[in-house]
Amino acid sequence: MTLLEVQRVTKKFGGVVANRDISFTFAEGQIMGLIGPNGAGKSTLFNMISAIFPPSSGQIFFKGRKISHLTPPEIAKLGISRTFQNLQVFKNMTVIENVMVGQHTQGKAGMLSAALRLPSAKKEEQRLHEKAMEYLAFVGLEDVCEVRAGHLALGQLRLLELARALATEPELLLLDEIAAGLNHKETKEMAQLISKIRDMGISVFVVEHDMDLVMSICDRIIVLDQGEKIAEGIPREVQTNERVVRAYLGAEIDEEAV
Ligand SMILES: Nc1ncnc2c1ncn2[C@@H]1O[C@H](COP(=O)(O)OP(=O)(O)OP(=O)(O)O)[C@@H](O)[C@H]1O
Repeated sequence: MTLLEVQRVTKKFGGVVANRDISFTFAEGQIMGLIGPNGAGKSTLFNMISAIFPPSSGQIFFKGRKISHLTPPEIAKLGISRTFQNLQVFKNMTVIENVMVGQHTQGKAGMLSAALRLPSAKKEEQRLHEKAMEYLAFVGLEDVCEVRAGHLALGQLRLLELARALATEPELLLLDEIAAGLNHKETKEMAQLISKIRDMGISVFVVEHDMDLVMSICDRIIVLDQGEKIAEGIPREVQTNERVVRAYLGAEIDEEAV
């Protein structure tokens, strides 16, 4: 089944065309990679799918429903969750509190019953706490669940973001450079976790610069360059695609010239 469909999406920021006429479909149960040199438009595409801002033109559908006009909480309720390139954890809150904050879209007790501390709200709190612990155990952070997030190392912070996104029980998980700054061992562990998440039935869309990670875990890959989709296919096809090789070589030459 098609989970996500992006139809001729363009995003302009003033004179900059960050995404130009991008179309693709994303089948359920896959890990899809989104790659491209710096400034190619990857985060812009993620930001539109997660409703941070709307497309300038074109449409986005999730399970056949148009979502390009919705708000981030509405998108989260439909089953799309994401992590951010710049970590968005609350440093003064504990690890488990950070996960529970992210679960608000799943809470079934109303604000009023929570404010009045009714038994239904207490039960709900307990349920969310148990779920949060489950996801912290899944990423390997259960031992630090009561530690303030500000005391965590970068690798642990990335795992916390992942646990928080998972705790909203999404059908589609968007990971924006989840392995940035991780060492080799941590990156390998992250790759294993992402594959496990896919095997649990959650579809995963990853923006990533680490090519080993992308090539080892993705079922399909989309390549952007200067706002345009230049290739799409299985890892082997993309790796040998001439336009892709040229786009990356061009980026390297530009970097060397700086
Ligand atoms: N909010 C914004 N306002 C103005 N321009 C923006 C905005 N967001 C992105 N851009 C521009 O759009 C283009 C694409 O940026 P984007 O961040 O989507 O690329 P990227 O592929 O995610 O890059 P990187 O790999 O460096 O994170 C860039 O030229 C960028 O400067």
